[in-house]
Amino acid sequence: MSAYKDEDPRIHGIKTRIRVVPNFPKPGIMFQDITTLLLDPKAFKDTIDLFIERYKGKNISVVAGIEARGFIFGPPIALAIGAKFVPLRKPRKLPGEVIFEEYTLEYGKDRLEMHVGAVEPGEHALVVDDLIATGGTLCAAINLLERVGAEVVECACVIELPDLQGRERLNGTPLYVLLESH
Ligand SMILES: O=P(O)(O)OC[C@H]1O[C@H](OP(=O)(O)OP(=O)(O)O)[C@H](O)[C@@H]1O
Ligand SMILES: Nc1ncnc2[nH]cnc12
Repeated sequence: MSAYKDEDPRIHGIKTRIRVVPNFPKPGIMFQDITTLLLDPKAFKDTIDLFIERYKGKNISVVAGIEARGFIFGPPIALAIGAKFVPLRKPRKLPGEVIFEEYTLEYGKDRLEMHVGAVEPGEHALVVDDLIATGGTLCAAINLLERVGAEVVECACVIELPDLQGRERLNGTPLYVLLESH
């Protein structure tokens, strides 16, 4: 599912604000830089509004945002839909007891951690990040939430790199994106 297929007029403006940087952080990677989107308040607001319109009234109690760029998009969505925000962090950042999942990236290896007790069994969760590439990060996030008994209603990203087929690693969890980049 993706907003660009509905041809929402706001999508074009959002897409033009994302800078593509070749060979960052490694040769061969076309880096999708969302910091340029944040410089345009209209395009940034349109991005957040598209997610709010989709998730308002859907009984979501938790928005889980993935460090670092999911921390930019997740909190305004959580506030607007009346959900709590739970940060899923890189190793050794959270001070309390954590559970963790390891995963591989388009350009390396990493681990996501979540505070024990932040999410209760039976809660309905939305996972938010800026981008899905191989899907390893979102898969780790889904696993963390499901291990504590939450239901992941959907994952939401601004950008999908469909050539990397990350969507197929989500084991049937729905994914909603605003735009694709090839
Ligand atoms: O679908 P995947 O192949 O798992 O890749 C997607 C992830 O990669 C990027 O984060 P990155 O790990 O570069 O961390 P950062 O946001 O801290 O820069 C991006 O923000 C996603 O979280
Ligand atoms: N091509 C890419 N651009 C930005 N973030 C990424 N994370 C993984 N692949 C990426």
